[in-house]
Amino acid sequence: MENNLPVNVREYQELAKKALSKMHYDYINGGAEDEHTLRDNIAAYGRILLRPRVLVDVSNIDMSTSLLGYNMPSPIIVAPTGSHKVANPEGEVATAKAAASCNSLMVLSFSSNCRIEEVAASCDAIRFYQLYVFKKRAVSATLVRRAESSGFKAIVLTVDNPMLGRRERDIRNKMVAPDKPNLEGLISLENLDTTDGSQLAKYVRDTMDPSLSWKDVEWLKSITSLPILVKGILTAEDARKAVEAGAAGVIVSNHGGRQLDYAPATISVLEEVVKAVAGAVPVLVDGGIQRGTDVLKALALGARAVMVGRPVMYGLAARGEAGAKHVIEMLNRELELAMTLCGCRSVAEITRDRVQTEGDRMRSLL
Ligand SMILES: Cc1cc2nc3c(=O)[nH]c(=O)nc-3n(C[C@H](O)[C@H](O)[C@H](O)COP(=O)(O)O)c2cc1C
Ligand SMILES: CCCCCCCCCCC(=O)C(=O)O
Repeated sequence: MENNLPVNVREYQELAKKALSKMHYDYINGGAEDEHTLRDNIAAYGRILLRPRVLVDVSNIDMSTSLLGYNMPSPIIVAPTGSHKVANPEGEVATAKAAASCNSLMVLSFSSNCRIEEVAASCDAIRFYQLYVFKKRAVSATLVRRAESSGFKAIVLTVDNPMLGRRERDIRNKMVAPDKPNLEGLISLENLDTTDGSQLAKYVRDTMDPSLSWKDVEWLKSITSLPILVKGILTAEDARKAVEAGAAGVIVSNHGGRQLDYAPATISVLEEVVKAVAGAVPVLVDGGIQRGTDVLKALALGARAVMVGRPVMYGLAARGEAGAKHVIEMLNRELELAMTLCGCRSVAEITRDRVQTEGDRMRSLL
């Protein structure tokens, strides 16, 4: 195996499928209901073509960028995904080490299987913390305080999860909620029966606050001095509201197709959000990114950075920390090559004219 490493994310996905139980592979890989959005997140990248420029001196490619004042060697960030111990017994500590060894920023999920403090102590890196707002606000406030004192640099507030999307694979598999040591002593995890199928759906229904609204972003601002990025924005209207509410960044995300099925593919609404935000704050995007060319397309359409979820989990499931690291490295190398072949020497040179969208093609016919 070690002599015959996967050469792309899809091969890691196949290895992950072999390595995991059906219940755990389905939890990672699956989406909501018909899984239309899950598929379209990927397919929409296939509908965007590249417009390379040639005879540019591309002997030096600089992929570096910055986010909220932090320098990053590449615009690829590890998205917050829960329950890494379903992929590997080392859990988020392995992922954090993989990200740190690539100097990549990682967003730690509130639903990690490793404690916040354990992840922070495992290696030095810039990390952000992802938060859901619980009915019991004190639980969220405690998690924020622990993230702050563990050196996390920003809060990513996920807002597309007032109820869990209907993930039919999890329902069928009666998905068992993995341990959540961060929540010990904060929230009771008893009575997680599976009469409705997935324990996760019941857990979210019992504990998360569906009344969450824009005023709660103000509440969050009042309890932390960390910058807040709002994750789960899909429209220009909400992007403007996020900026008005004081967000330090907007993340275009449909939760990897796991929440509202038939929500648009994220790459198809990125430009609308970027225009609405008008440079006030950085815009990030996630969902369906599996190739360096996908990253280039997202940057050309205005993203400051991208986040990858499943690909890193597949790497972790297939080969532990080494696999997660290899996935990040592969995506970085693919981006470098895509920039080279498109004639972009820096991320600043990845401009709108490097891509041709379906909309561009339709307009050119008018
Ligand atoms: C297994 C799994 C768990 C996830 N858990 C979280 C989570 O705890 N918090 C969150 O904000 N998003 C979560 N997400 C969504 C990701 O942050 C991200 O939006 C999505 O995975 C991006 O799509 P991709 O997997 O195609 O890269 C999860 C996604 C997956 C696949
Ligand atoms: C025993 C507590 C289990 C808590 C699990 C909550 C699942 C939240 C959903 C994570 C997520 O965003 C996703 O899977 O997607």
